[in-house]
Amino acid sequence: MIATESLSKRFPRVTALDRLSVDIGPGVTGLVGANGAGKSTLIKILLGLSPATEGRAEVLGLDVASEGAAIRERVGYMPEHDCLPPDVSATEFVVHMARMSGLPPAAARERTADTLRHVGLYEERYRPIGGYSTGMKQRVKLAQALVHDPRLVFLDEPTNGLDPVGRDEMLGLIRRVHTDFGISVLVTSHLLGELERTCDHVVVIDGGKLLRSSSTTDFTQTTTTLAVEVTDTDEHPDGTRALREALHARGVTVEAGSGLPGAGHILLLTAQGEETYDLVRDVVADLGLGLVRMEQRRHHISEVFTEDEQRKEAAVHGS
Ligand SMILES: Nc1ncnc2c1ncn2[C@@H]1O[C@H](COP(=O)(O)OP(=O)(O)OP(=O)(O)O)[C@@H](O)[C@H]1O
Repeated sequence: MIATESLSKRFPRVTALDRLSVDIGPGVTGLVGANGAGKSTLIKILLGLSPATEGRAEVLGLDVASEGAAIRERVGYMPEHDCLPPDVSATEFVVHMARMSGLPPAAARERTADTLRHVGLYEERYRPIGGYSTGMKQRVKLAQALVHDPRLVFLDEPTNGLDPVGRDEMLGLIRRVHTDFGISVLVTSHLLGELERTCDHVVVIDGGKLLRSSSTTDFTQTTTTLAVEVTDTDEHPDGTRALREALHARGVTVEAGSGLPGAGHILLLTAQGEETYDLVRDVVADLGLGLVRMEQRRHHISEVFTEDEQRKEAAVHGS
């Protein structure tokens, strides 16, 4: 869907993109980075609205430097900042945008009604936008990006300014843009956590450079660490300790657990494939304990990001 090769954008005092090479396939992709990381700059280059200083990029196989108009016909764009006229209704505005994209009047009206219904704005569609809440305005911006039935949409910080409920609703809506209509999505955010639930793929940029590009499941890949929690019994008033000792006797290394400073009632151990599961289950049964849970520990994207940040900090401070 999108490919960039050594893409750079230099402003007189700042390098917004620095030799960025990335490939983005179909589905929902999150573009994550702190404020000023270069997300909006990349989107503007990909839409052919702003020329790159160096390098090249293609969107849907079209060259951003020479085929910007063709790209904008096929790609929807939801800008970051409020850009809506206050005096017109959502219907008037979205019909206007549909007409600008080349739809004939009847089709524009029909698509507008469908799209506004999809984003949950049907009831309020004839009221002037000036009286809308932030969440409603974000939905109008999303509707105008979708109205011409693009193959791909760029959504720049669509959850900005929303409360937690509004964020969740918007993220659900974004997911459905792909599942219901098959439209691929590139969505930017400075909040990593929200993209973990919404995106198939995550691209992290920082200071205009690519930090990481991988599928969300790779980011959150399960480790081989097993977390086990058991109940206590009369025979074993500290069930966790009993389990730890019994596992230790069978050669299983327990990394943390009851009896260790700072550890709770969870045992963490390294799984060596299926056998470890079976062994833990058998040992728990032999001891007569109740198994509360046994699960693989997962990494969250934020942990990965924090590790990257920490490495960067360490490099900056030379430690
Ligand atoms: N037209 C411009 N002239 C000069 N500098 C610019 C211009 N546009 C962006 N920049 C700078 O380029 C860098 C990247 O900006 P960009 O807007 O792409 O970041 P971003 O990741 O989208 O962050 P935000 O979410 O805060 O917009 C920033 O340092 C910004 O100040």
